[in-house]
Amino acid sequence: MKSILPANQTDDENEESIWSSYDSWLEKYPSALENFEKVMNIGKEKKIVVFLDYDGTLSQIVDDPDKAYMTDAMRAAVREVANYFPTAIVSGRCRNKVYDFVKLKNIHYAGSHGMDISTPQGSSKYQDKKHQQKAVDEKGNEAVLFHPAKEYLPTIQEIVKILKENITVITGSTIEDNIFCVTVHYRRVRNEKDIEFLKEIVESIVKDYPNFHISGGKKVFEIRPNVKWNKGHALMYLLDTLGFDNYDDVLPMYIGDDRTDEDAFKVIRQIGGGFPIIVSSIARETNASYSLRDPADVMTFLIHLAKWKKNLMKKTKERK
Ligand SMILES: O=P(O)(O)OC[C@H]1O[C@H](O[C@H]2O[C@H](CO)[C@@H](O)[C@H](O)[C@H]2O)[C@H](O)[C@@H](O)[C@@H]1O
Repeated sequence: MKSILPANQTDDENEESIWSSYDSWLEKYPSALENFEKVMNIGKEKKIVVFLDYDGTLSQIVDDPDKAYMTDAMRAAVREVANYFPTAIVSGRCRNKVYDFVKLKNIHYAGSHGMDISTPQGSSKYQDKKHQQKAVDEKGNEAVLFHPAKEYLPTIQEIVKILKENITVITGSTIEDNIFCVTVHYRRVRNEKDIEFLKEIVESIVKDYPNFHISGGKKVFEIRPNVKWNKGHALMYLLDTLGFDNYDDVLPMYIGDDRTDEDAFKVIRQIGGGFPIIVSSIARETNASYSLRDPADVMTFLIHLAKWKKNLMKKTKERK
C-alpha cells in the first residue's frame, strides 16, 4: 500500500507554511475579488466554464459532515452563475449527496473526486463503453454516467464494511461511504494519540488491498482505488462532454479549497488561459493563480461574476 501521508503531517489544516504572512502570500496569489475587473477583462472574448468544489468552497467546514449545508444565499448565487455560464460541481463526496445539499437542476455534478460524473451526453474522446452508461440522473434527466473505477465497487463496499467494524474503538471517528471512495473522518476525535491509532488501523486494513491507496485532506483519510483519474481528469471530461474542447476559445474557472482541487488547478495551467482559484484563509503552497479567503468571498465573487456577464450581454445587445 502506498500512503501519501508524510509522517509529520496528517492533515491540510496543520500544513507548515513557508510564507511569512498571508499578505506576502497574496502577492503571489492575488485576491480574485480585489482583482475582479482585471481578471474578467481576459474573460470577455472567451467562453467561461465554471467549476466549483463543494466542502470548504460553497459550504463552511463543520464538525459533522452530514450537516455541511450551503446557505440559501450561496445557492441563489450558484444558480445565478449557472444561468449565465455552464457550471459543474466537482466534489469528493458521492454525487447524490452533493446534489442533496445543492439541489440545483441547472448545473452538472461530478462526485467521488470525479470518479462519478453525470453529463447529458457521453464523450467522443473517452470511448470506453465499459465505464459509460445511460441512466436517469439525480435530477431525473436522461444522462450518461461515467464511472472510471466501476470495477472496484465490490471491493470498496468490502473495505467500508471492515472499516466500520474496526474504527468503533476510536470515539468521534466516522466513515463516509462516497461510493467510489471512502472517507474516514477524524475532526471529532479529540485526542492526538487516537488520531495516530486511527491512522494505524486504516493503514493496516488498506495494506491488504494493493489496488487502493490512502490520501489525506482536511481531517480525513481517504481510501481511493489506484485509477489514474482525479479532479483534473474530471475537468477535462466535463469540458469535452459539454462541448468545450476547443481550448483556444474556452476559459475554465475552478474554485476549490482542498488538496484534491490542486489536480484541477494543474490541468487549467496546462491548458493555459484559465482561472484556478484557491479558497484559503492561510498561506499555503498551491497551483492556483488567484485566491479567495473563504466561502463568503466565494459567494461575493459568484454574485459579481453573474452581474458582470449580465451587464456584458446588455451592452452587446445595445450596440447591435
Ligand atoms: O471535494 P470536496 O467537495 O471539498 O469534498 C472533500 C471532502 O469534504 C467533506 O469533508 C470535509 O468537510 C466536512 C464538512 O465540513 C468536514 O467535517 C471534514 O473534516 C472535511 O474534510 C466530505 O465529508 C468528504 O467526504 C469529502 O471527501
